[in-house]
Amino acid sequence: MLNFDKARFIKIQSGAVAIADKIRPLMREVLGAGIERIYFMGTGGVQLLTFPAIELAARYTTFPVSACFPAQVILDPPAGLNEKALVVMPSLSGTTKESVALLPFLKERGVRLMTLTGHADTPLAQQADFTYTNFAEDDTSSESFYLQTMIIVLALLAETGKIDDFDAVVSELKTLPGLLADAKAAYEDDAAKLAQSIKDEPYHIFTGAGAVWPEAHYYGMCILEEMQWIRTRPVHAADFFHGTLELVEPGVSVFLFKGEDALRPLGERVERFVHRYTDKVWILDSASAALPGISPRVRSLISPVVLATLLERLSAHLEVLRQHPLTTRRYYKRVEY
Ligand SMILES: N[C@@H]1[C@@H](O)[C@H](O)[C@@H](COP(=O)(O)O)O[C@@H]1O
Repeated sequence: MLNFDKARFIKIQSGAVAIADKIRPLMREVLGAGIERIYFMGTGGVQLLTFPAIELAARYTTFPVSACFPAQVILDPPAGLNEKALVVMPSLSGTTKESVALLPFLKERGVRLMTLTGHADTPLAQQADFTYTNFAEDDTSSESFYLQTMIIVLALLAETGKIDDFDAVVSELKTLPGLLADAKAAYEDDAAKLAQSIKDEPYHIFTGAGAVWPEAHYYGMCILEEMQWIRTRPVHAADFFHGTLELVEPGVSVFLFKGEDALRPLGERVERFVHRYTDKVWILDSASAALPGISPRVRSLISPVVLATLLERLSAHLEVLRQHPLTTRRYYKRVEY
């Protein structure tokens, strides 16, 4: 595989799943201390990676689990942001300024803060009530944060009696890192071909529904826009028919992500439509990954993890073919804003 270190990948994703060993007692403790709601507050793309976990919570419980933009919270905080709230703040760098700016604000209000970072020697890791650090980089952080936030919500559901298979799910997840590496290897040739096909494409529509919708949004915004400077339009598959469909015509590129949860039919509806009007339809389907030993129940949860893993292969080829390193930025954390 091009520019891929299998041992490093497996170590990082195993480190993400290992949060399971710590999170049940922690969740028990915070619930016992009177926590009545959870907010995920990541800045930018990392927050998108929490959305499948938030949807998972909504499917099983009325316990409030929601998402807020840190930069918005400072200006206009939600009513429940007080000592009954737990804020979970993911940040790979641990230094993103909008998130760091929230720290004193949360402290003043007596909010409990749990951070998930890639580096222990950072403000977000050091100034939290609880922290979990799992080293990752841009090429591995998506799966890592999807898995960690999903396990946090599974722990909430388990500790509030909404699910009884936490241990069974976690034991399947522990096998996942190696399976994901195999899925990358199986996808490598297709990734190289897809990169060749789209390398000069100036614009893509990205769509999907359910747990894979945030990945469509993330891949468009954080990889193609930020790291390749390619224009994208992420749109939820349910909204596709309420505006964006009018832009589809021969030559327009549409990426459709398909997952394995109950919302798969929304993606299939887009699929039936776009094939009629453009020749450039690229479908990424988590169901195409083999993942031996993973149950349908767990597969439905990890569809975005699988797609992130396959898409990293596409990015690896794109940066080489386009001679545009994924690390090049004009403005992001380079100029003042
Ligand atoms: N496109 C990037 C994301 O990929 C990143 O997640 C986010 C926050 O960075 P961090 O996770 O370091 O807080 O910044 C930008 O939005």
